[in-house]
Amino acid sequence: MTLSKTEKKILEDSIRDIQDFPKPGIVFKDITTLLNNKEAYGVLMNHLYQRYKEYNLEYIAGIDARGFIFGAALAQMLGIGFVPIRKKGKLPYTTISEKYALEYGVDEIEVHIDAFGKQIGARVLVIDDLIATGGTANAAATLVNQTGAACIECCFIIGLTFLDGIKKLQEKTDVYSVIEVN
Ligand SMILES: O=P(O)(O)OC[C@H]1O[C@H](OP(=O)(O)OP(=O)(O)O)[C@H](O)[C@@H]1O
Ligand SMILES: Nc1ncnc2[nH]cnc12
Repeated sequence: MTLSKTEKKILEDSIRDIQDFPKPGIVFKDITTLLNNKEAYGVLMNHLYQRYKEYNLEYIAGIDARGFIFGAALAQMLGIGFVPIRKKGKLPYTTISEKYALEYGVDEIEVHIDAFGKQIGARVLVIDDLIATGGTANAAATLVNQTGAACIECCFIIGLTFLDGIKKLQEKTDVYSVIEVN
């Protein structure tokens, strides 16, 4: 299920570039202008649903914070569970955690140890708004696999290709970006 040229343009036009945020030299991809555009948000969610409806997924794991917006909506459309992968210190039950570096700093994410149920190898899609260095998604895929579940693919709305994050992540799992930006 590929995006038509018109759909791709609707999505690309809906994402705003903010120069020097949150630090000088970073061109920040602002997806709030995609979310408040019902046509673009609709095109995106329909595309994701069409792609993943045949994957036999059991959970969507969304990365804090913007991965929650797309992940929770997609899980509901697919009729499966949603699992939040959160920044350190936010989850109340027992967690496992992973540190990582990103384009503008270092951070740590965690997941509940029992988030994907008891069954070994539960099929999980990891989703986030954007991949830059790939540090965050790499840590998320590691966490999913450490719980005993299986990260089937990492999905991003925007893939920044100039940082090689996609290439590195592909050594670990399948990767899909709806839009690629140089
Ligand atoms: O590929 P990477 O270099 O790891 O960068 C990508 C991550 O950076 C952004 O989140 P951020 O850490 O800024 O957190 P936020 O969603 O809380 O703003 C983005 O939403 C991804 O999660
Ligand atoms: N350039 C960027 N825009 C938005 N989110 C990001 N996360 C890491 N790099 C980013």
